[in-house]
Amino acid sequence: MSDFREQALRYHAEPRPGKISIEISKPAETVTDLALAYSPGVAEPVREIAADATNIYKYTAKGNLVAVISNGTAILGLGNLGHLASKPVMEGKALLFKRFANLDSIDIEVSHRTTEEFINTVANIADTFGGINLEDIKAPECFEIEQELIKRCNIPVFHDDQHGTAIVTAAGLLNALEIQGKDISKAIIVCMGAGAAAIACMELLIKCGAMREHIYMLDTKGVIHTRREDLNQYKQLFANNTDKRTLEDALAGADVFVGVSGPDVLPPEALKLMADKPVIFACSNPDPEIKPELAHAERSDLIMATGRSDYPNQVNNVLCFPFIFRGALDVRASVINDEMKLAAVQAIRAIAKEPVPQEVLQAAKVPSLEFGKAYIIPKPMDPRLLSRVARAVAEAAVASGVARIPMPEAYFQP
Ligand SMILES: NC(=O)C1=CN([C@@H]2O[C@H](COP(=O)(O)OP(=O)(O)OC[C@H]3O[C@@H](n4cnc5c(N)ncnc54)[C@H](OP(=O)(O)O)[C@@H]3O)[C@@H](O)[C@H]2O)C=CC1
Ligand SMILES: CC(=O)C(=O)O
Ligand SMILES: [Mg+2]
Repeated sequence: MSDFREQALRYHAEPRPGKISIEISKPAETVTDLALAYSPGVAEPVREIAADATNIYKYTAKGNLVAVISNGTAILGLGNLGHLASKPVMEGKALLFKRFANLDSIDIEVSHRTTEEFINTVANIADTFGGINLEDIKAPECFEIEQELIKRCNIPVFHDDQHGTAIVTAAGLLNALEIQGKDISKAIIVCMGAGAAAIACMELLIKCGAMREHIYMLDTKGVIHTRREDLNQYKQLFANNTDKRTLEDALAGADVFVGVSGPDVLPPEALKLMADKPVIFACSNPDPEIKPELAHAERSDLIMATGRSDYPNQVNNVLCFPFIFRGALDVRASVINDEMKLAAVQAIRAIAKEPVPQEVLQAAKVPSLEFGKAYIIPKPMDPRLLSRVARAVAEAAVASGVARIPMPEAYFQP
């Protein structure tokens, strides 16, 4: 067994299995404590909530609680390995919610037969939570699942692989293009993958100024074009009226490659086909579409990012989901809308252009970081993500009319 594999397995197994636990938040030592916590005291908040459901936020943990829910059909780039195998990833998301945004989070892995059964399962338990983060659910089912749950739930429902990924990709790409001296409205973009992450990333890039007709999307059968008859309704939105058919055809003269597909699908020599100063986001996890060392060996003028923590430029939804939920829950937003997503993009982007605090350099184990080709996007452990992204999101929720309470006082304290 490799050292790293052994280390990763031991990390998950010891000293106790898993990565999260539940802690109690009130005294529970004496007879008086128990009389308050349980019978008879617990009857009082029960009566208050029965009389007015919004009291649930006052007397229970709901308002700070996010469910991370998966069926294991698209676990990272590892594929459909079933709901049980997705549990380490979902516990990992819960760990990140707590570590970066102090949100309590619990993972729920659902076994189901039909899409409707999954939707009903989630809809029936949704009221317990402040928000629902859907994770690693494959396309195209993920689109219907999210849309239906948004309709049926009274709390934010957010498919992280779609929108978390899209927000971070947009923030990173806008910065990378700025460094390369390119304009997104003129950029030719190749998107490898046509699933949850791909469709959402490209839709958000279009909202940020990219041109739909400049996007070449590929699935396992090659370029998605108007003469294909095997496209689902989501892929059809990206059917390009083009003669390009292969990855190499699409890469010729392209400015950007966004990989949200699978490992090692971008041959290093194909990078030569791209325009000057290209941007390569190889975001498949754990193994990117191309290894950074191979890409850098092929060309010196590119900007390279992956989804991993162990290379520079980590384009990963961890830079978004803890903070977008923090902002949404802090103003009790009913949904996470486009205004909130675009506010998150701009807030994440801006942090990368500012001097990096010493504690971030220490956590990243690097002597310095400065906005440029090897630092296009903040590090996940940057504490400014919490204060700045959550605030921008909460303000956007209030301004767009989906907040159910005003900005909390804490946001106005120095
Ligand atoms: N860095 C990050 O933050 C994130 C990265 N990702 C990564 O993106 C990838 C996709 O995730 P997600 O969208 O949720 O999964 P989905 O299952 O929804 O979509 C996968 C897509 O990738 C396509 N694909 C798979 N293999 C290839 C290949 N060899 N060539 C071309 N296309 C291929 C599939 O094609 P077809 O439609 O033909 O089956 C499908 O369109 C994963 O590797 C995941 O780790 C996802 C979310 C966040
Ligand atoms: C990062 C992530 O959510 C994924 O790769 O699926
Ligand atoms: Mg995921």
